[in-house]
Amino acid sequence: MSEEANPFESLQEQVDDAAEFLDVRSDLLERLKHPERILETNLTVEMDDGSLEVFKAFRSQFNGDRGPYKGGIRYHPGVSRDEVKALSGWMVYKTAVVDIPYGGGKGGIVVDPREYSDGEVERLTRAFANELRPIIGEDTDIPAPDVNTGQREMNWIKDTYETLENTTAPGVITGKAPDSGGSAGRVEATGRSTMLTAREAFDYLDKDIEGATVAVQGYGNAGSIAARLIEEELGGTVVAASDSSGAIYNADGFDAAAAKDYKDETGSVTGFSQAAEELTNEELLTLDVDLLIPAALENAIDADLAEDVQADVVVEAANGPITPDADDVLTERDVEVLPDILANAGGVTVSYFEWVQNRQRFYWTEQRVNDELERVITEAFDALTDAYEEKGTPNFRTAAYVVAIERVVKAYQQGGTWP
Ligand SMILES: NC(=O)C1=CN([C@@H]2O[C@H](COP(=O)(O)OP(=O)(O)OC[C@H]3O[C@@H](n4cnc5c(N)ncnc54)[C@H](OP(=O)(O)O)[C@@H]3O)[C@@H](O)[C@H]2O)C=CC1
Ligand SMILES: O=C(O)CCC(=O)C(=O)O
Repeated sequence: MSEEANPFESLQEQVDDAAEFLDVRSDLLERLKHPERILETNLTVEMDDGSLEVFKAFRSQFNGDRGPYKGGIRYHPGVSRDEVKALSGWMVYKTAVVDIPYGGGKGGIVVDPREYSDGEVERLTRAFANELRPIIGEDTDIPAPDVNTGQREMNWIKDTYETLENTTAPGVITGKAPDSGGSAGRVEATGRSTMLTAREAFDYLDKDIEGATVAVQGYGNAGSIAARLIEEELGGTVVAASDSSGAIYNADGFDAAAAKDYKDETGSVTGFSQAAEELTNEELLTLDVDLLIPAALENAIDADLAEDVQADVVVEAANGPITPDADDVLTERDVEVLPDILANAGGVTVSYFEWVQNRQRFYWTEQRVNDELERVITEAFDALTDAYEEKGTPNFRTAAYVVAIERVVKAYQQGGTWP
């Protein structure tokens, strides 16, 4: 194993790599590599037994040149200041590559929510919402779900914000339940853009997705839905899936939706009856499959592991699953990587649709959401491949950053703050 990469340094390296193909002033480039501001706070929460516990929490507002800061809130013991900075920076380039009118932000609490009761998680979430209230808003910073958060937490944050502000402001947060102003299709959106990116990539690379074998690391919101949609809508064969407890494998494939149902019932994919064998996460990542989808956390594939990746195509559902050193190895080995800032952008894109619907108080059908999402992702894919061909970038990631950075710089210049 090589030393664990710092995700914030990875982000900065990705920006630098793209800058080589752009005419961007070095002082302006510096601006694109650092967050504008970060809230760091300690949340004091009452436990069920009456004791108090203190939790560290962050919100990073990286860049707002193209619109309000936008990005999820993560609950995980591995959350850190640098991780949140990186995740907020990736949001800037993600919203730019799909060309939706947002900047980038991200938040997180250092906590494993599974160790706490529902009541304790609710009080923790409301305490965070209380701290966030002065810096979020429908036109300023709009949080959303990420690892270990979902509709429930978004509804609590909306409720706390609206109570404190004495108003209704559903657009202050996205990823809500439909009855609280959530959008049809938001739960599936991240997996759907992963599926659409895989479809476009296989087509571009002249490969057949129908019957392609697929391995998915991480079987939560992003991974399980990507797996199911690739199976249902593209005819792919899901042969492996994993979570934090381990991985399952069946060379003949298994029912991706049934594997998720099993995980929901038992807490893990391991032990699923359609699995022929169990693997480690590392073994899953190095399976000889047509398509590998990392859908868990950062740094899943480092340079050492990249040497052993046998997949032809990797589509990143997770944020930052491949370190820059690993990227170099995969590029060298002709493994095609479709980057996170495109492949998982469905989540924030449908969050944007949710916000538009909230602002207009007019709600769309799921079909309309899915059609608009497909348009956004295919247009972004085309912009990325155009840049890849025109600029001759070494891989699709750098092409995506070229497209995104150009858009952020243009917005900054047009603001008149830079000649
Ligand atoms: N939700 C969204 O809308 C979006 C999410 N993303 C990104 O997608 C990724 C996954 O997020 P999401 O699906 O929402 O999160 P979830 O919490 O729903 O799922 C995360 C999954 O990853 C698994 N996991 C965690 N650690 C490991 C590990 N070391 N090895 C293997 N699996 C592991 C978890 O296992 P277990 O169940 O055992 O905990 C779980 O199955 C993140 O990078 C996130 O930032 C990107 C865009 C939008
Ligand atoms: O839906 C959103 O606003 C953001 C989702 C997110 O956090 C991400 O894309 O990483």
